[in-house]
Parts: sequence; C-alpha cells; structure tokens
Amino acid sequence: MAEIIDGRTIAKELRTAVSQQTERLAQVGVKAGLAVILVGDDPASQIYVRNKERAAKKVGVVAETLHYPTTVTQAELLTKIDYLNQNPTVDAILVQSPLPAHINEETIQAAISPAKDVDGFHPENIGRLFAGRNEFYPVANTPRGVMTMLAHEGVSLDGKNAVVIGRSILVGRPMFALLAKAGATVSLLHRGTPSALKRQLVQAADIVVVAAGHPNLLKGEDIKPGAVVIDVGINRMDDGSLVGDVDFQAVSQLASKITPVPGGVGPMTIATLLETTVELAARHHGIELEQGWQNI
Ligand SMILES: NC(=O)C1=CN([C@@H]2O[C@H](COP(=O)(O)OP(=O)(O)OC[C@H]3O[C@@H](n4cnc5c(N)ncnc54)[C@H](OP(=O)(O)O)[C@@H]3O)[C@@H](O)[C@H]2O)C=CC1
Ligand SMILES: Nc1nc(=O)c2c([nH]1)NC[C@@H]1CN(c3ccc(C(=O)N[C@@H](CCC(=O)O)C(=O)O)cc3)C=[N+]21
Repeated sequence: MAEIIDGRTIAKELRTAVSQQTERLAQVGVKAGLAVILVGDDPASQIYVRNKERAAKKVGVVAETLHYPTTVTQAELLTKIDYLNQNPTVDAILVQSPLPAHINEETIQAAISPAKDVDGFHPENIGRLFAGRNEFYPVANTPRGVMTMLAHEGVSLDGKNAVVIGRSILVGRPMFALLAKAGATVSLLHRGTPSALKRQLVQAADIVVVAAGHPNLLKGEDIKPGAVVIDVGINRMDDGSLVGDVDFQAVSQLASKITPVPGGVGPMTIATLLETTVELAARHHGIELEQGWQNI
C-alpha cells in the first residue's frame, strides 16, 4: 500500500514560509500584488480562482480577479494586460486557461511582461526553463509545486526514469523540463504516443506524472511496483465529486508513494503561485529574499 503524499500539509508549510516573506516585504512598505484574468466559466478554473483568493488572503498577498464573459475580445484583454504590465502595484499577472477559441493564447502569453509572468508562459521564460538556466525566472506553478512535493518527500530524481503524460504548456512541458533539469531521464507522452510504446514506457518508469484530464487513465497494472505516482488531473464527475486521472484504488496498491485528488497537487499549485508572486514582488522592488527560504 502506497504512502499518500499529503499536498494540503506540504502546502500549509509552504504558505507559512510565504507569509514570513510577505511580512518582510511589509516591513519595507511593499505588498505583493497578483492580478488574475478569468474568461468564462471553466469548472477547474473556478475552483482555482476560489481557492486562490482564500489562500492569498491567508498569506498577505493582494489578489484581484477580473472576470470577463466569453464574448470578450482579444483586443480588450490585450489592453487590460498592457495596463496591468504598467501598474506598479501589480507584481504578477495570471490569465486563466483555457481561453475561448476566438482568443489566441500565444498572443496573450507573449503580451504579459516576462517580469510579471507568474505562470511562466512567456517564450522568454520558457526558453530559460528549457535551457535549464539557474537564475531565478518564473516557472509554471503546478509542475514547480510537484518538484517541491517530491523534494519534501525525499524522492531522488537524479538517474531516475520518469514519464510525464500530457504535453501542455501549463503542466506537461514544464514538468518535463524540470525533471530533466533535476537529472531524470524523461519521456513526454501524449495522445499521439502509440499505445504499445506508452505501456512500455509507463511500465519502466520510477516516477509517473499524469496530467491529461481523463479519469482512470492510469490503471493499477500499468505501473512498475514501487513507482511514485503524481496525479495532476482534476475531473468533475456528474455527482459533483472531484477525481484525478489515476485509478487511485488500484494504483495505490502498487505504488510506493501517490498523490490523492483532491488534497494532492491542487493545494500545492495555489501555495506555489503565492510563492512565485512574492518572489516577483521582491525582485520588482530590488529586495533580496534569503537564499533557499522556500526550501521546506
Ligand atoms: N491540480 C492542479 O493544480 C492542476 C490540474 N490541472 C488539471 O490537469 C489536467 C491537464 O491539464 P492541462 O495540461 O491544462 O490539459 P490539456 O487539455 O491542455 O492537455 C492535456 C494533455 O494530455 C494529453 N492526453 C490526453 N489524453 C491522453 C491519453 N489518453 N494518453 C496520453 N496523453 C493524453 C493531451 O495530448 P495531446 O497534446 O496529444 O492532445 C495533452 O497533451 C486537467 O484535468 C486539468 O484540470 C491543470 C492545472 C493545474
Ligand atoms: N493560467 C492558468 N494557470 C493555472 O495554474 C491553471 C489555469 N490557468 N487554469 C485552470 C487550471 C486548474 N488549476 C487548479 C489549481 C488548483 C486546484 C485546487 O485547488 N484543487 C483542490 C480542489 C479542492 C476543492 O476545492 O474541492 C485539490 O485538488 O485539492 C484546482 C485546479 C490551475 N490551473
């Protein structure tokens, strides 16, 4: 039976560390500000926005959500982003994905100032990540939060075989880059991966990160006994319950460690978003945070 990685507890520890940093910023008159743009009513995004606002309050980050109907034009969003880029009280800008089809996500991602790009979506920040650079730059909070969880649980990555299922800019791709930077040999799987190859790669993996958005995508017989399984998926079922992408009952019999849904990666995403917001605010004001303060 796998050990369950408790994302809520680790997120709480991280929020405590973030609160200490917001207090330090407050001593020099700085408040970290986060602006969130939400278009439409995607259910996963709504959960995210609600939990984010609550957590921001707890740690002393000023968060404001701008909610637009799906009919909003790209030009309106670009005008707002330009205003937020120039507003000195805003340290971090997040545009929730998905966006409606008439809005070009790449155009939006490139419009956010790289210094306020809390999701790490700007090509400049993506470039830094894929180059494996060591200076500070924002990295997508879900994969960054997964790395914090793995470190907290003492899971070593150097020389390990890792598989990431899903290749989005939000989760899969940055997860791939972070695991590779940490010394793992990583395979990035997607819908086009032939099923025999997928079976083979997953079966051989020491670490499996699933971020596809399909309940029960990963089944018990798929994994190597003793593998570490990270379930990023958030799926709302007809009865209103929330499940991940992993058949938790079956996979937890074989895995050495596993994250639950809810209570796994989700709370870490939020705490990490606040962590990144505070880091951006500190840089913005030329304040040095202690090295490694975030190592919980
Ligand atoms: N817990 C958290 O904090 C967060 C959770 N999420 C959740 O994680 C999930 C993924 O999110 P996101 O990356 O934005 O989703 P996307 O829909 O953007 O991407 C899904 C990816 O999964 C791949 N995929 C889908 N089905 C399969 C399959 N059967 N086999 C292999 N690959 C498959 C897709 O492949 P292809 O590219 O070929 O289409 C795609 O690359 C969602 O459930 C989302 O709600 C997201 C962010 C944060
Ligand atoms: N630009 C952008 N960045 C994102 O990071 C982003 C996004 N868009 N769009 C939507 C997805 C989804 N996402 C979630 C984050 C936390 C929970 C979360 O808090 N989950 C709790 C839910 C608990 C509950 O309320 O029931 C848990 O898993 O325990 C869920 C989903 C971030 N996303």
